[in-house]
Amino acid sequence: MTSAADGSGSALAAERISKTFGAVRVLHDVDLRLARGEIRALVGRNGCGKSTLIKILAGVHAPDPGGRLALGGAELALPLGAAQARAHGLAFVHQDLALEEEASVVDNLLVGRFATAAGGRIPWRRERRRAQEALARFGVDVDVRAQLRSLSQVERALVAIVRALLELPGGGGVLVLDEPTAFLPAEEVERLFAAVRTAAASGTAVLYVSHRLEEVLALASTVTILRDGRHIVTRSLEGLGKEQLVELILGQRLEAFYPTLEASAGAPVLRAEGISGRVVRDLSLTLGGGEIVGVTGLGGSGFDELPYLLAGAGGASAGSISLGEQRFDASTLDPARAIAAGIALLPADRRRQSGVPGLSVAANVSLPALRRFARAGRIDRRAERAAVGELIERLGVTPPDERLQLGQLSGGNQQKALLGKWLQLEPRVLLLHEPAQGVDVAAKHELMARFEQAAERGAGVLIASAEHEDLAHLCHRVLVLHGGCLVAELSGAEISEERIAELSFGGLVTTIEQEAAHV
Ligand SMILES: Nc1ncnc2c1ncn2[C@@H]1O[C@H](COP(=O)(O)OP(=O)(O)OP(=O)(O)O)[C@@H](O)[C@H]1O
Repeated sequence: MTSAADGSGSALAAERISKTFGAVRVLHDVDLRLARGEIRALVGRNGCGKSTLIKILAGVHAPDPGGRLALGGAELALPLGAAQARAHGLAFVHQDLALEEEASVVDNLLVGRFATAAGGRIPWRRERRRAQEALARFGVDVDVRAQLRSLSQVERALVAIVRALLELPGGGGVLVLDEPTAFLPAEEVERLFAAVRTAAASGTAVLYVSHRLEEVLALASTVTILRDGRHIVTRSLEGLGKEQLVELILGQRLEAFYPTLEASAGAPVLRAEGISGRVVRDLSLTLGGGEIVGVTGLGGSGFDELPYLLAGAGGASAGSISLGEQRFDASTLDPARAIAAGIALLPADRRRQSGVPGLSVAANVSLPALRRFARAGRIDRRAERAAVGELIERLGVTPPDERLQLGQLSGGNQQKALLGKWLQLEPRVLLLHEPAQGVDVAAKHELMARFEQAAERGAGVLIASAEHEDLAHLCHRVLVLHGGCLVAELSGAEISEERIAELSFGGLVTTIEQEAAHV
């Protein structure tokens, strides 16, 4: 890069970035330029190459030879080392936030950056003040002495963002946000965006990766679209609606964002009574065969604990769960017995709870169905691979190669494969926690059609999610929790995105009123 026109005046200028894994080229001569203070969205279908591009910037992957990179006008040699990326003003917030749960906020913010006084001592009081001021600068009202684990999800995300911003040179650098909002309800996302806007206003360029297109439209001013590893367009978002954005991402129109709800609720397949857990308190519910029930609430309301309690994976302290004639004490139910009884759970945390990234797709998907491939005491690997190959192809996993490690698939494709792992068992009860996270707009339509098909086949489907729009389109009933208790239930025509949001917040009022009545 030799002139300003080549990007020497930009916060970031990457040119002709390519990447080949094995024999497959997944990025083709991609250019990316960001101006100071610009908020750019990077979007595209699952597997289009967004994470690969970001990992090249983060120094995780070496690109193919031939590309160029400049940061703040300084040309850097590729491949970049991770320390170099940081030293030149690139900071990253990934979906898992990478925070230390057992440490305080100040430790999380300043670890590795503590000032030392004479004798190598850390001047704690001054450092705490420094951390508190940094949070305040970005409008974050959290006590720096608090333990991280006591913070809400949005507060954690805010701490991760402020920590990244502290790595940047004052009023400069590039902040890369890789789906940091995956688990946040829309209302809480706004707090996070306010901090990002403050950073951009002081000159930091922001690259924001997300499949949540409403958020892209709300936060970013410009967008770069990748398709099949190629740069398709970079343009202003002004005047662009969601439908047009989707058309640019897919290269064609998407006729419908959601499948039509054909299944109808039949006799109960699951009855839960008096379930209590860490947050959930004395909750009872019934799930009909063919019924899709949504469970939602604000962060900390306990809605996201429920699927785990029902699957014997969440440490229930009380309650019972019945499936037909079978009755289980919730506190002694374990995942193996739950699976044997026909309960399948797809957890939200793909890397830690749902799949094993270092094992093949075949091993991950066949795990709960291994018995099917047992021949004379051994696993028939060929039959296993053939069955998984056929299944993932049917589910639209790309590439449909069961020999790849799960972690080599893009995030959205991992999610499709892991859903297949449970659908093949034809469960009576399908429990899902944030099933559409990290899934692109077209794949989400396909996934939701699979839930709908499972319900049509007679399964009871429970979806715990903060995505109110998805619940509104997909569910026969929506339950709203607050403070661990069921505070509202919507069904049929009563269900709308607005009503769900209202009740999620209104639950707060209802519970306070209930508690006041008890005093
Ligand atoms: N370590 C790896 N080895 C082999 N192939 C890989 C590896 N990492 C990524 N890929 C492949 O590169 C392509 C791009 O994946 P990438 O993760 O960059 O997509 P993405 O746009 O971030 O997708 P998503 O939205 O699903 O996260 C995919 O086909 C993926 O399978």
